[in-house]
Amino acid sequence: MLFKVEMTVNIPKDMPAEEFEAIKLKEKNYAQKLQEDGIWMHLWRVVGQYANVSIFDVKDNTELHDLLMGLPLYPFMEMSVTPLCPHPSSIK
Ligand SMILES: O=C(O)CC1=CCC(=O)O1
Repeated sequence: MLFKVEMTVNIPKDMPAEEFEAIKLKEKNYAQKLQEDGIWMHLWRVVGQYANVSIFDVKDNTELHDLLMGLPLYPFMEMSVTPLCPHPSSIK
């Protein structure tokens, strides 16, 4: 099942820089493993925002839910999830 997920990151202004760098590194490792596994299919930066648009290919809603809840930056994110299905005019 394909989902579009929009994530906006809101880091508290008082978070120490070292803590922020450590969470970002964990997030990167987590995201890159899922990309290598073919689950996190697209990861795009939204220009001018600390936000991304991503496409996930998962077995079901529960897999996506668990995966999103596991994001190290999850406590600092606003998230919007949209299920996708094939467009009838798509040639792919
Ligand atoms: O920077 C972001 O948009 C949040 C994020 C998702 C995966 C990652 O590595 O950073």
